[in-house]
Amino acid sequence: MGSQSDWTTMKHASDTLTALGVPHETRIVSAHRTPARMVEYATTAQSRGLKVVIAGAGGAAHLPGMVASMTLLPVLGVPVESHAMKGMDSLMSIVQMPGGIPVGTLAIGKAGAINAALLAASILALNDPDIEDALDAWRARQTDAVAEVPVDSPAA
Ligand SMILES: Nc1c(C(=O)O)ncn1[C@@H]1O[C@H](COP(=O)(O)O)[C@@H](O)[C@H]1O
Repeated sequence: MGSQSDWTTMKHASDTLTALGVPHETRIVSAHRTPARMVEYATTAQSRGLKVVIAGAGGAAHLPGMVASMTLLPVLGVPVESHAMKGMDSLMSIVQMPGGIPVGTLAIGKAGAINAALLAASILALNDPDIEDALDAWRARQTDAVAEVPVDSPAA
């Protein structure tokens, strides 16, 4: 993530990966504030054994695209909700990549962070039956939870 202030959003990605039993690391790396660290992180990610990168950033969110430009790993971008523009700036700056350097862009905020983790797990599950089983169980729990909510319960 681009800043420690993104953690309240990106924690949902980390928590979801933990729930699925997916080993992962969390780092603060900024294309703007720590460009050398960002280059180091992106260019060594694959050789360190990482398989997918989830990059969350807000505002002028260049981090996901810059990381994607320096690795062949799949990069999933999470637009963190900004105060000034409610995350529309983050979304537009992540989703509008030029053709040739893709970033798989998720929704703004918590839902995007959770879905980035689920999508990363789906990618890993192609070669990992344990993660596939964990995703199956996660979906089943979600289905049960929705089915059990009475229609007249107060909105969450
Ligand atoms: N968008 C980026 C990048 C980047 O794209 O490299 N680095 C930091 N930031 C964002 O700046 C916002 C405000 O950061 P601060 O709260 O630290 O001022 C955060 O949402 C962060 O992701």
